[in-house]
Amino acid sequence: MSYPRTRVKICGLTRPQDIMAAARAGADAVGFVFYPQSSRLLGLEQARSLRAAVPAFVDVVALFVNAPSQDVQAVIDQVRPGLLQFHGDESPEYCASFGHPYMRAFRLGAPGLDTPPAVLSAVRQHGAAAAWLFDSYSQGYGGSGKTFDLSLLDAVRHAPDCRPVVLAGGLNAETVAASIRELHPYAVDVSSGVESAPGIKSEEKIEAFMRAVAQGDGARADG
Ligand SMILES: O=C(O)c1ccccc1NCC(=O)[C@H](O)[C@H](O)COP(=O)(O)O
Repeated sequence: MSYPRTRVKICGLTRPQDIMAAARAGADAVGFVFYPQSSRLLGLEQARSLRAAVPAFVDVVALFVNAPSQDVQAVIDQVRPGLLQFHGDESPEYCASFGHPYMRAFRLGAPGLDTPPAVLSAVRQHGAAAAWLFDSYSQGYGGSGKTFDLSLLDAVRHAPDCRPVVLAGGLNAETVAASIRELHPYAVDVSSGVESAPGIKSEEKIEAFMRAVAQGDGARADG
């Protein structure tokens, strides 16, 4: 399936000025990280305040790694994200238990996610997800700035029951256009590649990334 343009999620925001920079540049969604070990972690009050800075028509994605259900529910109730993102080893039952739209992330290259058939088998358990996000495998679960071998998606991308594919992992303004041309994803997701420091986004890097996404889409339209 081809899409008219590649949607963009910018993840790991911690400052209102970075939310406005992402919105001005045309990002479709901003990610709030609630993983305690992340350098981009938001507390509930900080997240509520940031949520208020998000303009209309920009979605908020709340990101968790194997979190207690009550922590997820508290964020749903108090931050009001449009989408949840589960980035650990969460079961389909756990992900669906909140009755809230969610993305399930798969960290490719991890044990059990290191061949195309294994990846296809894993994602098929999450047919209820609003999208499948594919990231690189890192000890810190995500936000690593590392890429993965796109050929690991060879079985998924041709599956008739494929959910929208979100490409993540080490993307930046220099690499994203080629990745779009190669994979034609539904969306791309970036964190490190638009930062000047962990959790501190660079307006210049955000703008360069969005221009590169448009270049990738332009090349895609040209076939
Ligand atoms: O961003 C984090 O700190 C993080 C920590 C733990 C799990 C996931 C995390 N981020 C998830 C994302 O969706 C990132 O945007 C994705 O991993 C890509 O990050 P990057 O390679 O830095 O662009």
